[in-house]
Amino acid sequence: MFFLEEERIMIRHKKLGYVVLNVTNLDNSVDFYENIVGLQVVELKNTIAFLRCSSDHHNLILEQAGEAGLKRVAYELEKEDQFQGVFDYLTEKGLNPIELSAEETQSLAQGRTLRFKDPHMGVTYEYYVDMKQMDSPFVPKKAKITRFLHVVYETNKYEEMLDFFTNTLNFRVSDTSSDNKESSWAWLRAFPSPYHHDMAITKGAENKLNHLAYQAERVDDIGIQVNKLKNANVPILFGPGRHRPSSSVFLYFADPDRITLEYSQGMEEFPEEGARQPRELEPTPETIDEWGGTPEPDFGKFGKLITD
Ligand SMILES: CC(C)c1ccc(C(=O)O)c(O)c1O
Ligand SMILES: [Fe+2]
Repeated sequence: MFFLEEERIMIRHKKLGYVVLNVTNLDNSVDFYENIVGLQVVELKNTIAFLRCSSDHHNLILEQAGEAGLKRVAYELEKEDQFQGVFDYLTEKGLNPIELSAEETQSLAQGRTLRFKDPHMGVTYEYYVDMKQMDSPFVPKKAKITRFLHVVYETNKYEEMLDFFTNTLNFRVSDTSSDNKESSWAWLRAFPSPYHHDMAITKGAENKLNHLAYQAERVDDIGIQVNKLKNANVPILFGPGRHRPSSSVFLYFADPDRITLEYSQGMEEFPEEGARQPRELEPTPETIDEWGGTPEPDFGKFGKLITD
């Protein structure tokens, strides 16, 4: 019997590296992401700021703009020698990737870098290798964050996005939840990155950013952050609570442009081989928060996608 080898999807992700956010007041947002979220400023140019929460040159780029929103999402590939194969694969898939010039990658302190748009929501994605590693270790603030963890979208192209990320970009579904009417959730990981989700989608009326999440080291960091937010009059949008899908303890709050941010502690991790099967979780409020909380109206409300 002759079997066609199932098409091997090329892309192997090291991690979700960073996002680029358009912000309406760069000074305010730099101060907020440094002193409230806990990142460290690496480089400040007149309209752009690079911040980190690891040894990377950046895990967040903030750009001064007229309107706030999510401009780009960047994943690091597992190995530098995979870059050309991924570029060729994305080209074969009709995604028209472009490779940045040496001058552009140098200004980003990255190695080879490509960009393309997802065909359903029009978000710009970036695959890169060899980001500059900083000489000094990242020093977390009192509430310790350890990594940039995930991006969550609301989308009216739910099925298309689920298909695209799993069958074209080699993401794996960790869990789903759906009432088979208007509410559906899918949590996906960028294979073989181990975290329960680097990206999640929820069915909605429009295409927008729901929130960005940072990993907190300990549950204490969630508690410390609650008091830091209260003392700074930063709106808490949901939590503390516990998510059933990833088992993480969570806390959501608003950034200066009212974009929802999350601290997440204790997220489930998956092995590359022999990972558990995805679960279809009950579409109940307890799946979202086992502690019985409910989000504020502004939770996930502001998050324009910059697709031009
Ligand atoms: C988008 C929602 C509220 C959500 C649900 C579950 C998890 C998780 O299991 O980690 C999240 O991180 C979420 O943001
Ligand atoms: Fe989240």
